[in-house]
Amino acid sequence: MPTTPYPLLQTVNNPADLRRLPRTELKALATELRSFVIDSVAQTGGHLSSNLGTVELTIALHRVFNTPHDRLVWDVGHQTYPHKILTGRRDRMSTLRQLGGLSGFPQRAESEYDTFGTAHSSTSISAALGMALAARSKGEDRHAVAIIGDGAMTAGMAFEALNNAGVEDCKLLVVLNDNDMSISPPVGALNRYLAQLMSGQFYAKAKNVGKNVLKNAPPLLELAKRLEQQAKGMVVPATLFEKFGFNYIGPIDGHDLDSLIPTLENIKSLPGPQFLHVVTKKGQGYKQAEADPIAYHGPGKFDPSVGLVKPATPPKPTFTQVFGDWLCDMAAQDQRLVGITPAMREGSGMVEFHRRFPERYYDVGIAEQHAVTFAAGLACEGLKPVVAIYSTFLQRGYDQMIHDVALQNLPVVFALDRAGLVGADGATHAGAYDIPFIRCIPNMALACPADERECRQLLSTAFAQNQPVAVRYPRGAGAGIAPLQSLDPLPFGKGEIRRQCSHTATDNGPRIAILAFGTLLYPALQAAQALDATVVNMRWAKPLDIELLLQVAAEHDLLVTLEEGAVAGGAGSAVLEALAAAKVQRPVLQLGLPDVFIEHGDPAKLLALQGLDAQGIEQAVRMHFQLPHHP
Ligand SMILES: Cc1ncc(C[n+]2csc(CCOP(=O)(O)OP(=O)(O)O)c2C)c(N)n1
Ligand SMILES: CC(=O)[C@@H](O)[C@H](O)COP(=O)(O)O
Ligand SMILES: [Mg+2]
Repeated sequence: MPTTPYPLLQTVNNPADLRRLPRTELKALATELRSFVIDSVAQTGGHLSSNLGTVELTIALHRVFNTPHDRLVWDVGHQTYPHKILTGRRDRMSTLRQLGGLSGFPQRAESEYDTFGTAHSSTSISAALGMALAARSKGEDRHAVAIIGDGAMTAGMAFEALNNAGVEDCKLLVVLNDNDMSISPPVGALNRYLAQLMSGQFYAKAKNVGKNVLKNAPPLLELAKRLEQQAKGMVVPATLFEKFGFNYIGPIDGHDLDSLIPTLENIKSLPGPQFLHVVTKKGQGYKQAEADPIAYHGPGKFDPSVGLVKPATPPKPTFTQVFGDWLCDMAAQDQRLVGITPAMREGSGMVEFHRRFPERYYDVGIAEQHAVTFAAGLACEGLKPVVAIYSTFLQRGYDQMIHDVALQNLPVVFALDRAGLVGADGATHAGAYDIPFIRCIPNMALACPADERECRQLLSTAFAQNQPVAVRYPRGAGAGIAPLQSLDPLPFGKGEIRRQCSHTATDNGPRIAILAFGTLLYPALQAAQALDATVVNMRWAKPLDIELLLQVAAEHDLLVTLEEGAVAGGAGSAVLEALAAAKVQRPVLQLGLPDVFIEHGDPAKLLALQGLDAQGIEQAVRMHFQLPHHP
């Protein structure tokens, strides 16, 4: 727990306490809250720069709105640590993103103040509109407030919601938290538009309008009229948001409580959907984060007096780095390669590719649907697009993968990072479903590299195909099998026997074969030692290496399938389907992720809890097939 004294913060155990504080103490509260966030995240790791940007905004929202009766919906939700601290979870922040501890995102089960579970971006306006219209239909006097960042605003879903909300007379407020940053620098025309709003005469005058008008806080309708007149006086065309039917107010300083609080109080009683544009700084109040909001977007533990430091010994290369290196090497070899990221340049390992091949690099914003169909368009013209996308975020582009890529059999490579359990981000970010949801699509292929070397090789295999291929790999490092320098591929759709059980006749007990798909090959090899089992590195969830499967089935009595993905419909199911089609009957144990959401925690611990470490695999095999326990 941070040791820095927080005399004022200690007195705020819920928003009612906050609303009772003298207005003059709120700035001091903001200072303590910001300091607490820095000290706490320094000890646990987590999202920092976005949280530093919402300190004053959070205080103002809980001050003005009667939470939790009035609903706050935080988009993405990675910026809700101040919200969690002010809503009774200050003393649990030391458990952040740890097994059994606080989630890094809002969760309804965690607090009544977390009115909607978020983490995937751009859902807040839709959810808040639902809440606002529910209140209207039930005759409840309730506000719904969506707080959405400029990055999250680039997703199509946000505009679907604006389009719907703009014609509804309800108590909806959208607060755009504009810090001119996504994780990376923001991209696209919306960012340019917001910059115009902030840099042009409109902002300068609006700022004065804000100050002047708010000084004596005139009656609300008077305020509305005056804002209108003054806005007209500025000869400034209606903003995009007014075109959508919202009453647009701002931009105002999102760190200035003297602007935020009266503005929000005034907005509360204005009729119809309201849109408040606040300007904040990502990393506000911690100079290292202000200087490098990207590095401090999601840092690990650090000493706040020093800031982030490079580790003395470079950590093992991650699958992400293997991908980034491969992308650059393949781009150098093949001019047709183009790389696409939906706003995850750093997380997907594309910083170097962006630097070296800027004209072949596309960050399309938080727009996974668009990213996939954009890739299809590029492929139609003979280019070779590589879409770098987290498994969980590909869920946003699923129809596009089916309808625009697979159905037209276009050669798009999907580099699926964060496949399997991700750890600290928890259930919302788990890449648990890509094997089931990809293998059922005609023309799609899905490779499951077992280690860093195979990851590079299978990316080359995927790139060489004239059909869509996904390659899935986990967050972080793997077995540490160093990639080869070459870009040589592995054979398409082919696996290998990695270990042969030593006994052949069944008189020494049943002959067991473990069919591993991906990185669980290595715990499988460990378990196989104790079981004296064969281990097959299947490498491909689609197409299955049927020849190898049937050969192994013919030579073994019991089969085990193993994948870091949902068992339901996963690679194990593909094996069952193939055996049935070949009329081969064998007992099969399917190991993988169960039909439940798996919460945040240390990835290795989470896998062990699911029985997907060596010990768990061995125990599951012995239990299921009623084998004697190891002598
Ligand atoms: C659908 C989806 N795609 C990508 C992400 C990863 N992601 C998390 S935060 C973030 C940037 C959000 O930018 P913004 O909304 O401006 O919030 P800020 O961090 O600036 O406060 C991204 C891309 C996500 N959470 N959801
Ligand atoms: C909030 C969000 O969605 C991203 O910041 C995500 O947490 C990044 O995940 P990684 O840390 O695995 O890159
Ligand atoms: Mg932003």
